Amino acid sequence: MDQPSSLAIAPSTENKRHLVKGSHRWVIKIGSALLTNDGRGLDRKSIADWGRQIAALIKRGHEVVLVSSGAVAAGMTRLGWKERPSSIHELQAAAAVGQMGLIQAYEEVFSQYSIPTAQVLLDHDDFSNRQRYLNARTTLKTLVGLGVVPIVNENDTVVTDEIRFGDNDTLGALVANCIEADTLMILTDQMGMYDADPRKHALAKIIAETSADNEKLDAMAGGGGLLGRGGMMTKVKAARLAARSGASTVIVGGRIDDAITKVVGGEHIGTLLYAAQQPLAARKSWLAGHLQTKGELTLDAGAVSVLREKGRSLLPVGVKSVNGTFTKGELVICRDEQGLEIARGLVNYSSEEARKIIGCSSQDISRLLGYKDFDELVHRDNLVLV
Ligand SMILES: Nc1ncnc2c1ncn2[C@@H]1O[C@H](COP(=O)(O)OP(=O)(O)O)[C@@H](O)[C@H]1O
Ligand SMILES: N[C@@H](CCC(=O)OP(=O)(O)O)C(=O)O
Repeated sequence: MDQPSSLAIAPSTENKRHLVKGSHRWVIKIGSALLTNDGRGLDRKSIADWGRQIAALIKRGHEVVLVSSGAVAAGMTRLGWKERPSSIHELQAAAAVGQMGLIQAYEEVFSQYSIPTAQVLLDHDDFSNRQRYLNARTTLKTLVGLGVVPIVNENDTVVTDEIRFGDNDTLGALVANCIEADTLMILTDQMGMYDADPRKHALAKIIAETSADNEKLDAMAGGGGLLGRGGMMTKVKAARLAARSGASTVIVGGRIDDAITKVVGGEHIGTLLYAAQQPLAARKSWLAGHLQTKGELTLDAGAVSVLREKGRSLLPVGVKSVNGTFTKGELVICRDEQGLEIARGLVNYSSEEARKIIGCSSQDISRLLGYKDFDELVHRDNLVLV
């Protein structure tokens, strides 16, 4: 058995709970492992308990979007399957069956408090297509403004392996970016994040708080259990993604008595991964959340420095090579000559066109392509530094 990481995070002398205490807009994510009691069907008693706490928050004027996993696990129980299928079609079928039970369970609980619920199923395209993203944002904000609890899950029945998030931690963070939530609360089956996987290390210690960007977290976060998809690693990544729009993340045990109420009240339970950086503007946060890139540009040292230090646009003259096939408007990664990612952004020219104009002055674009819409290969408004 591996040993817990020796890169211990010193006990926190900071107290950043004021960052989350009393936050107005919350995204609360409930994971499969917790929700299904490690595969024993939907844990209705816990759902009722979380519903009671969320209802009380809404009555006090908070806004809550719930991101709930559990469709596949609930579907497996309904279909009498003992093991998680490996075929994508069977997983999609289980999700379609299970999503019904999941939504019914929440609807039943929230109706006791006269709070309406709404089902929102999202997939990757909803986040990459700017128009659909803005539509999702408006709808979610309208729903929470009306006092409705949107219950979000990945649209498992239509996604394929290549484009699925797989885990709902990432989805929770993208939703937090999308609606500019103040805090992302991730309820899971452990008390919080430990310095090693507590399922494997009896002596692992809980991390009270640190910055989401603390690199030591990477060595401490392991994979998931039998039912959960992502484990702790995807939760750390989700916290970093959420931090880009200024949201802090609390990872906390969903079985702790009144866990949700206590976190909102600023109590020291679970693990706080706070946002240490300035939030990105909404459009840049949307860009940063793009998970699928279509190509890569290698930049010379001069271009790297003007992007990083002066916040300028990327001109063709600073690009040394183009990799991949992309069309105008798609997302590409910009790397330095050592291969380190510097930025990502939406290109103004296709890969075929880009190959013709790189290394050249913007004045030559018309001559080389027969037209010129932009001087920049990637405009600074569409560029986010990594
Ligand atoms: N450092 C860690 N601290 C806590 N849990 C960890 C850690 N590393 C890995 N894990 C595992 O992550 C699991 C929770 O993630 P996961 O199974 O994906 O559940 P969920 O469905 O709640 O997202 C825990 O049960 C635990 O075994
Ligand atoms: N969309 C899937 C959730 C996948 C999943 O289990 O995610 P997670 O709880 O983050 O490990 C479902 O509803 O079954």
